[in-house]
Amino acid sequence: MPHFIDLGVNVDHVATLRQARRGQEPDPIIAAALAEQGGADGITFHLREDRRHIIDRDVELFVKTVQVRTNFELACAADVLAICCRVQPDWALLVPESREEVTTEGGLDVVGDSGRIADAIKMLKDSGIATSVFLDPEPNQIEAAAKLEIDAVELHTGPYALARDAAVEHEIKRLADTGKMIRDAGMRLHAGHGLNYANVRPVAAIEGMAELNIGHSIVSRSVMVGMREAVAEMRRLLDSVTIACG
Ligand SMILES: CC(=O)[C@@H](O)[C@H](O)COP(=O)(O)O
Ligand SMILES: NCC(=O)COP(=O)(O)O
Repeated sequence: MPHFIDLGVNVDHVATLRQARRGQEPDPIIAAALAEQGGADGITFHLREDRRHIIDRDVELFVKTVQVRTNFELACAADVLAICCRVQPDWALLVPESREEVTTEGGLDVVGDSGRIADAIKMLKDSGIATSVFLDPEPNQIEAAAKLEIDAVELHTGPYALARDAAVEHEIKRLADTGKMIRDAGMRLHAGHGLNYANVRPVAAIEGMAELNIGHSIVSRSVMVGMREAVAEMRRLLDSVTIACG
């Protein structure tokens, strides 16, 4: 029986549109419910330190209203960690963060910052939350993550999404090779960042890919066709890959 890839829908950029006027619409809570109706297996949201899109009120409501898995993205920052442990999402994904960045620019440096990351992981695990870290497809980072006793690694697909011509195959091989390391270490293989309707298939076809977290491209498509349909289109795409791969 082929494993159908879990689709995590990141609704951050519904909140970006709301925050453009500091108002109440569009509401990411409603977007999450529509994403579920479209076939999302999880809802992902990133409570950044600068609250540029998702705000504290949103995370309080996501955990009370989302019927599928909740995936709380956060930096290793004390205040956001405390909020995450209090609201109790199903999953927490640790990501690097800087105020100057337009979006996430790279993976966590587990090799260079293992102490702070391990402390954050312990806090989250002690709260009963499944843990994951966002990493570049670098073998040394995967090896370091395997020592953290976490549940998953989410591979950063940004370099793949930006690659052109011969570089595309190179980036897919990086993802496939480090993906095997992640699975061999007994962790779930996740991936995300910059994935869209045109580039997602080769990543979905990577052996053992358990979950893809996709946000900006789905939210962009939802502006034209609605959230439920935008998610359903991505769902159909992923399922077609699973069926083709058998
Ligand atoms: C880690 C990642 O790639 C995204 O999940 C993250 O949320 C991107 O940050 P923005 O949503 O602020 O673009
Ligand atoms: N962790 C990746 C994610 O949640 C969505 O990233 P993007 O599709 O908005 O680039």
